[in-house]
Amino acid sequence: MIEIHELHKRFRQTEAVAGLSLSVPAGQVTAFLGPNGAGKSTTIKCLLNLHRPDQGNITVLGVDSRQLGPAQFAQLGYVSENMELPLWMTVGQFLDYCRPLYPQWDRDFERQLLRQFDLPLQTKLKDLSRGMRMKAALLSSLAYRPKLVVLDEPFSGLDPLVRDEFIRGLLELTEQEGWTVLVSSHDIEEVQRLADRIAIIHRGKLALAESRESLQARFRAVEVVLPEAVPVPATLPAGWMHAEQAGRTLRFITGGFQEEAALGAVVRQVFPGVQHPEVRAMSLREIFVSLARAYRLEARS
Ligand SMILES: Nc1ncnc2c1ncn2[C@@H]1O[C@H](COP(=O)(O)OP(=O)(O)OP(=O)(O)O)[C@@H](O)[C@H]1O
Repeated sequence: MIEIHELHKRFRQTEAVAGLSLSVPAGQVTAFLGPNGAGKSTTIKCLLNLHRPDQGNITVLGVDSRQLGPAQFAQLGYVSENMELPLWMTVGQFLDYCRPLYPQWDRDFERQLLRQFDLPLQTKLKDLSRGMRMKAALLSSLAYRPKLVVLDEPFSGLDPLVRDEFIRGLLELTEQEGWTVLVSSHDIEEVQRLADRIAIIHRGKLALAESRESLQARFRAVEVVLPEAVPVPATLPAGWMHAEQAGRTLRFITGGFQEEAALGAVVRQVFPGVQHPEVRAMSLREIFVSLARAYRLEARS
């Protein structure tokens, strides 16, 4: 659905995107994660032709992003946290305004979304809470049943309850409609329930892109109790991250886990005499934090 190849975008001194390549497959929800300033919004704006790339190519719905026209925008829903809405309009007026812009606008689906989002038709957008306004924006971008939905930090500023409702609504809809969704965030907790795939951007480059399942399958937190006489070698196996020793206990994270027996064999090779290491699965948030730490350490070295 989206193919980004070697994208570069610079704003004066700032290299916002520095050679990013990413595929967003059809029918899946891809979470686009990265710390503040990593280049998520810039990438999204480039793919929607709101920014012109300095270098690289992007294909969206089979078309070069620089050639996107009404036919593609009619199949594309975009909601961003900074979206400007006509605040003087009521929800009803806003929908009346949007409807004619999209030939395939679905009135029944609009009504379903209105009920689902519990939006008051008579209230002016300026009098809605931030969360309700985001829901109105989302409704206006979904009611024409786009094939591709791009959400740029849609949850920021929403309180936990509204965020939860919003995510639940979106989850139901993406399952029901089989949409392709790209959703950016700097917090994995916000998107982990939604995402089939995780893509992480760091300093304008893609650091990782894979299915949520495979990411969670290959990461483990490991704890080893060392026998008294066994020293900790100066260098540990390459895949062991963030090794920390407290007394005789050594903790580390591995991103290359396959099975406990194989990991146990490597641990015993490094630390002869060690019994079974304690191996624990990690939450996506823990994985994200340990990766972010690793990227930061890498950038410093
Ligand atoms: N229009 C602009 N003019 C100048 N610098 C910009 C502009 N847009 C983005 N930048 C800079 O480019 C870098 C990447 O910004 P971007 O908004 O893409 O990051 P982000 O990952 O979306 O961050 P956040 O999570 O904080 O929204 C930042 O250093 C930002 O200050």
